[in-house]
Amino acid sequence: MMIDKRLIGTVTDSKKWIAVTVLWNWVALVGGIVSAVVFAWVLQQAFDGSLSLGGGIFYAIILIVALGVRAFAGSMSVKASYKASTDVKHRLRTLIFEKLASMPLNQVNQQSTSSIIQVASEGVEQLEIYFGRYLPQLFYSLLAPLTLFAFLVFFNAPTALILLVCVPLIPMSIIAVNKIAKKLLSKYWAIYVGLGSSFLDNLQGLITLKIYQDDEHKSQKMDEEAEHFRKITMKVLTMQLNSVSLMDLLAYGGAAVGILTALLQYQDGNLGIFGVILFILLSSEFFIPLRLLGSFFHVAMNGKAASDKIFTLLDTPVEENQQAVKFAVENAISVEINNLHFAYSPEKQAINGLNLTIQPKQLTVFVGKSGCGKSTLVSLLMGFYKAQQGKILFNGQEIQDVERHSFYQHVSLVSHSSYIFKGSLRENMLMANLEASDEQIYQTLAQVNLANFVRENGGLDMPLLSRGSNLSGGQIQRLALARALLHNADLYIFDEATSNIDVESEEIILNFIQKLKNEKTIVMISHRLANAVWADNIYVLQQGELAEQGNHRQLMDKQGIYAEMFNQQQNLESIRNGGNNNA
Ligand SMILES: Nc1ncnc2c1ncn2[C@@H]1O[C@H](COP(=O)(O)OP(=O)(O)OP(=O)(O)O)[C@@H](O)[C@H]1O
Repeated sequence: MMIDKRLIGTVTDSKKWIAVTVLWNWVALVGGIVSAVVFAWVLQQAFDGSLSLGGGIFYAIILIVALGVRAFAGSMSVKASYKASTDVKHRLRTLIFEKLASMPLNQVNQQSTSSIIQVASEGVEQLEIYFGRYLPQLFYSLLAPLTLFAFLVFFNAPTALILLVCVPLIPMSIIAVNKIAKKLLSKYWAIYVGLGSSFLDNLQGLITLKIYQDDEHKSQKMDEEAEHFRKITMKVLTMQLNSVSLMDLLAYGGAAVGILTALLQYQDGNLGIFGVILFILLSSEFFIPLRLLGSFFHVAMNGKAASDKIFTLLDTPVEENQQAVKFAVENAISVEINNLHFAYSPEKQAINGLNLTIQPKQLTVFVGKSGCGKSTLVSLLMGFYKAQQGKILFNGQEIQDVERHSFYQHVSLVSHSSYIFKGSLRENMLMANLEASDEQIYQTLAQVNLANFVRENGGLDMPLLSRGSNLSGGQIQRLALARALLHNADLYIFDEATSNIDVESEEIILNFIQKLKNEKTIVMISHRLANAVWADNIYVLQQGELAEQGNHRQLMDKQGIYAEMFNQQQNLESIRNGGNNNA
């Protein structure tokens, strides 16, 4: 409970520095004992009237040296304690990141972003105190009373023994408080994480809240949550304050009992003036280290509660197939979907027994009414979710049997929410192909009519803001397409890649997709059926099932759902165009 072996084992380098910190603290204690001895000795000589000037100077020099050693050792222990904790943040954050990176995407999807942010930031921060302050202090608090006892027992055994016996009262009080604290702290963390999650959600949706003027209402709800958090924080602080008062009482009470015993021993003639002064000076040293330990204890335990959450994440078994093999792509990718079932919740199937084939080097388009399962199918094809039943075979291989790196080398997605990172345009492009030269990047940018725009705006070093917020919607989508092209995959999936963008960008992207289909396997999802006219094969989905299939001509002849949807959209567009013409 007080020492978490696993936590220490995780940051192995810190063990050495914890030992060094304890050693310097111990040296400081020895310095303190020597100075107390000298001080007591001088006082006794002065009391006896036997202190000479030469002796006084001699003792003063020893006292100064002992105090100097104490101060030096104290500062060295601070440095060593810093070293014990310096690696903790880096190591734990690396482990968290590596764990998330090692998970297949369907598993990463299950993690809560805000909880990870909180655990990896504040949780890890508090663990610094656990390593740098709490653990060295824990070992030193065991060593200090034993050292003092071993020294003082020669002067008066009963007093030394009473002091030693009183020492465990402090850890006993810490253990008792910890019992109450544990429940309270885990409740505190749960409320803290919940508040963080609401905050992140409201921050991300702030513009929507403002538009609907719902910010006031959300702010009230946040106030309520914050008030709840304040209350639990106050409870934690009260508990900490009470336990500090209790420890003060025990520490100074214990020292007082020791001093009283020493005085009684003096009265009985069992102890001289020198011994009494020594006990008066040193008895508090028995308790101070443990008292200090108590003050680090609560922050350390808070960090420990966070570490439990970190280990829960680190212990999540990665659902990756250890026997996964390389993706066998020689020429092109074909996809076979067999009896595929997927449901977000048991009540309703989003994909319901789908059977179909995506031919290599062809353009396959999925269409269907809103909510029919198009995006879910994309997520299943990309491995963001795992099907509950059935198979998706890429060139005969299932996604979970293929090494993830190798899979995403050959399969790429351009969605309506492609992510642009803060950094230069070059950095954003290079993530698709680290070896690409500037010339290659410009070539791909030229394919989507972005090369001139980039040249005019600072070249490949052009700074981009997070989510590409200094670009237009159409430019973001064209950049995302250029990045995907640089990746040179064999199967491209376009999920509403041209929705909500300008007509010119839409034209550029669609023309390019048509050219690309002779070289690559292309899957496209589009709510606009005019985009499906050139497809080699169109699949019409309805409530997660395959309703119709064929090319545009065949489906129009069939006069089914597709033809109805197509005609509806055409009518709408001609009304709109007519409206525009009239205007
Ligand atoms: N994350 C989710 N959790 C629960 N249900 C979901 C989730 N995403 C989608 N669904 C449900 O699954 C079904 C299929 O949704 P999906 O997003 O795949 O449809 P879609 O055809 O892409 O629709 P649209 O054209 O409107 O984007 C819908 O009934 C939808 O309500």
